[in-house]
Amino acid sequence: MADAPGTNSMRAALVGIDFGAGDFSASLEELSLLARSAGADPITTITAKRSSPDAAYFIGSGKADEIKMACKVDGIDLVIFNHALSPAQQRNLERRLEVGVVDRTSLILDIFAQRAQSHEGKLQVELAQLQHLATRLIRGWTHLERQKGGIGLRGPGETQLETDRRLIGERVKQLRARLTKLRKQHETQRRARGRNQTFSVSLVGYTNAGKSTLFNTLTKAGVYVANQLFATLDTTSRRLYLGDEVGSIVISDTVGFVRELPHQLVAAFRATLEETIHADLLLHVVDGNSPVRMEQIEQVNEVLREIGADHIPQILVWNKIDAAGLEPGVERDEYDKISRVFISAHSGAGLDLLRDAVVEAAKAGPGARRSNEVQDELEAGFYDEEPPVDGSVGSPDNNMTTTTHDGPH
Ligand SMILES: Nc1nc2c(ncn2[C@@H]2O[C@H](COP(=O)(O)OP(=O)(O)OP(=O)(O)O)[C@@H](O)[C@H]2O)c(=O)[nH]1
Ligand SMILES: [Mg+2]
Repeated sequence: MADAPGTNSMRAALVGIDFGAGDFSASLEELSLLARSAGADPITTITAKRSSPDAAYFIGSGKADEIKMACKVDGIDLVIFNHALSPAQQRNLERRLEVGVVDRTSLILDIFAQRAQSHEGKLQVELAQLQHLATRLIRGWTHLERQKGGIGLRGPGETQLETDRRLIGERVKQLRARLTKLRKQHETQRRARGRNQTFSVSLVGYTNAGKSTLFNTLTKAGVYVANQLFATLDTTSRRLYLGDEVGSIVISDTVGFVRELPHQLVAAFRATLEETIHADLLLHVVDGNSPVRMEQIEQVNEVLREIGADHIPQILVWNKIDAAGLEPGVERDEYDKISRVFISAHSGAGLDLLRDAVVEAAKAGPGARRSNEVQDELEAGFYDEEPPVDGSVGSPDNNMTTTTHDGPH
């Protein structure tokens, strides 16, 4: 695993309450992966069954004492709850347990803060963090002084502790204005692309499904791949040449989806997913080797509904067939349209089928380009002069413009 927690990472205890809904153990496993992705080391897991959360502590006071004991025995720095805690619950727990307590939302925000790369991504994370912080500020922060910092307090958290809500409000306003400006720039770029009628494809899917691996194999772009959650936080786009019939398309890698994505983040990352909303085709990448893949597919489709992208044609890309012991292949629906392609982004098995599937969809789609036009433009160097398609014009992180010609020239 890339950057696995080292000996200096925080020692964490995971706490999950089973309310009898969903796949409890899968959700705890995911929390463990989230904790590792944030740089913590999950040492122990404490679970309980309840019918509803306790108002003061979320868990019962007996359970709280059990956790406190476990923290002492295992030298725990941080307790991570697999739930959303109210500010009061978090504060009560920190007082009682005498260690830092974060909930699922703070953990995800922290990972996003560590990973955001582009100017826009960073602004969006800061906005989400401030909004989360604002809900907690009313009660004061003094109880946190004992906490060792780090997870849940990174980014604006540390410096904003003493500031009041008015300052936060001003910063939020500023961030919103900057983001609006960036969004307008993106809109302009998209319209330029729309005029070109370039067929655009977005890779979407649950975090860790293999989107970036697939993106890299298809475009040879060198995007960060890791067995972590949210390895990718910014949308990256490339041109991809798909042969004479279809010509060039634009393909985008996107942030991974996750269940119970904090609603601040759904809102904040809408712009990051804007590529997705405007795509002509979604390649929905699935970890075909995950025991909870069906649930993950549902979660992804739910987020797609939330961002208004559920009307876009979608092909399921059943990835990791090498690990799942499956063969490459294609499935079609009752109208003979391709519904699912079985591939391995690692071994490359089935990638030819996937390319054919995209070509078929592009030919059927309204935005499909005629090959002779694209070829002429390619030869005239047209694409080299285009603004970057990853939307980072004017940002200091604008270093990602390439044109990928994988086909015959
Ligand atoms: N066995 C196997 N592993 C794969 C395959 N494709 C990707 N992986 C692994 O799955 C893990 C996640 O891959 P990524 O490409 O980072 O996944 P992602 O969907 O981009 O994840 P996020 O950016 O976090 O949303 C990595 O450890 C990859 O090496 C595959 O075809 N077979
Ligand atoms: Mg990725």
